[in-house]
Parts: sequence; C-alpha cells; structure tokens
Amino acid sequence: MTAAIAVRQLHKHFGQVHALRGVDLEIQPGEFFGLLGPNGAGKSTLINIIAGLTRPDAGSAAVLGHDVQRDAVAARRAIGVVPQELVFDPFFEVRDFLRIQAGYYGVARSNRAWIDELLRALGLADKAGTNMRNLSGGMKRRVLIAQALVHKPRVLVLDEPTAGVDVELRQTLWAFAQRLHDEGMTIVLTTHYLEEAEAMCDRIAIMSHGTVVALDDKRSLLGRHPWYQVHVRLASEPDQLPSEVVACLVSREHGWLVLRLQRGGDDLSRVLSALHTAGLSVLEISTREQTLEQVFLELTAGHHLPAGA
Ligand SMILES: Nc1ncnc2c1ncn2[C@@H]1O[C@H](COP(=O)(O)OP(=O)(O)OP(=O)(O)O)[C@@H](O)[C@H]1O
Repeated sequence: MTAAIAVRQLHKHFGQVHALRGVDLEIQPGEFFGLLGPNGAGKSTLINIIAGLTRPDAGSAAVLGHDVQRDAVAARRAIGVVPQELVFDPFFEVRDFLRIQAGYYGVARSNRAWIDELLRALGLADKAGTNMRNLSGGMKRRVLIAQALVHKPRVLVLDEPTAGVDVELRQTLWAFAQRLHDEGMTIVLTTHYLEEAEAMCDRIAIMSHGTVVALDDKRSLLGRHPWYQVHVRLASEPDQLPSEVVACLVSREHGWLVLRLQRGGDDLSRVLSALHTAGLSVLEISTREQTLEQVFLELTAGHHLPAGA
C-alpha cells in the first residue's frame, strides 16, 4: 500500500539552526495521526516541506507516492494544509475566495456543490457573501479550513487548528474532522493540547529537537510508561507517614496522598500494609492512568510545553 505520507532522512537548516535532523516517518492512508512536540521541535518545518512550501537540505518526502519536489503538482493536489497563521486575501467575499482557490487546482466548476457543503459544515453559510476583511478571527480560521479542503485532498494536515479558538469552533472542527476521517481521509494533526491528540488520534509521533523521539499507537505510548498514580485518603491527618509511603509520595492534595507506584510491582501492597501497621486507616483509594501529557513531558524532558498548553 502506498503511504499517505512518507518522509525519509529529512534534514533542514536555517542558518546555524539544525531544525530537522534526519526525520523518518510513514503515515498510512486513513490514519488520524498526531504530530506532537514542544515549541521549536520542527513540526511546522516538517509540515512545510510535506506541503511543498519549504525545500529540504537532504532527504525526501512524498504524498501518496508523489515526491513533493519531483512530482510537486500531483503532491500538492493530494494534500490540504490548514496553516497556523491567519493569512488570507482581504478583498474577496468568502464564497468567491474559495472558488478562486479551487480554480488554482483546476476544479472551480466541478466543485461548486462541494464548496457550498464546506460552507454549511463549517458554519459559514450565512457568511458566504461577506468580505473576508470583515470576518472575526474565528470565522477567518473556518475559511482557512475550507480553503485547505476546496480541492478534496485525500490527506489533510491541521497545524495547531485550535490554538486560541472558542469552544464552539473547536466542536465544529472536531465533528467535521471526524466525519472526513470516517469517509477515509488521512488526517495529520499538530497540537499543543494533548487531550485533543489523546481523544482524536490513533497513532502519535513526538518530536523533540528536530527528531522523532517516539512513534507508536496511542495505547502503547500510554502503556509504555512504567509508573501509575494512586490517590489515597486517610481517615485522619497523620503526624508522620511511614517511610514506605514517603518514598513514593508525590504530593498531598486536599487530604489525599498522591503516590507514584511502579506498574506490575508490589508497591501498592507494601504501601497499604505500612499504613495498616502504622495504625492509619484508609478511607478511599483511587488509581489514575497516566496521561499522554506525562509521557510527552518525560520524552521531551528539558524541552517544555508552552505556558497555558
Ligand atoms: N524561516 C525560519 N528561519 C529561521 N529559523 C527558523 C525558520 N523556521 C523555523 N526556524 C527554526 O527552526 C526550528 C524549528 O521550528 P518549527 O517552527 O518547525 O518548530 P515547531 O515544532 O513547529 O514549533 P511551534 O510549536 O512553536 O510551532 C526553531 O528553532 C525555529 O526557530
């Protein structure tokens, strides 16, 4: 099967900055794929190369078998990219803007019904005759999503599509992305909102300092972590905790002890019997599976998430 996206040994420098250091990645048709990484990891550079907007220094990238440099027109037809930045031409009305975009791909006439469907699905129907410069930021973002889809690409890349957008647009976007995915479209999502990647993506790559540091399906990535958390509530606030408990204590939160225990070991029974021996009775106990955020932070240690993400 031809990969939706195949990237081999990509390198890219910007002056002294080695932004991509030999990236290899293969995304299969129909996947909902998450590309994560802290600021500056190289995600946008990788996407720009795949979209044919930036030339790599070395290596290759192909979309559905079309090399982005040697077979650029076919590669561009196969992919739609929703960029991070709100870049648009302010002089057109929304529907005309989308028709002109479709014209660049030579599909202006045949795609009129599809453009109307995009306007409806993205909540833009009543803005079709509005001039682009008079739209709110959220509405402009919707138009950029429609723009990426005017030529019905088989691969859609969403580069931080929900950064700074309101809840309504997020929901519209996720419902629409899910529908496109159900219809067979390959979707690549970059996001700083790890809960979004956890909810939407089947497979996830984590980038750090220009390389892919983890690439796995979501379940394996979450299960890979050897630790899990247990929250324990005691009947009374103790003066002193047994040393077995102190050894795995992460924090104390509103009367709960937060403990970090090793998966598959006997940590939990040792903690419980130490509490029992010390005469401390346990009122409640709950376990927390670890989140993608914890895996992410561990894999990109020293390279942090932006504030607020
Ligand atoms: N046009 C450019 N000129 C110079 N340096 C650049 C350029 N584009 C990217 N870089 C540098 O390359 C590195 C990777 O940047 P890139 O934008 O690909 O990261 P990112 O993972 O997309 O980050 P973010 O999450 O902030 O979007 C960074 O050090 C960045 O400063």
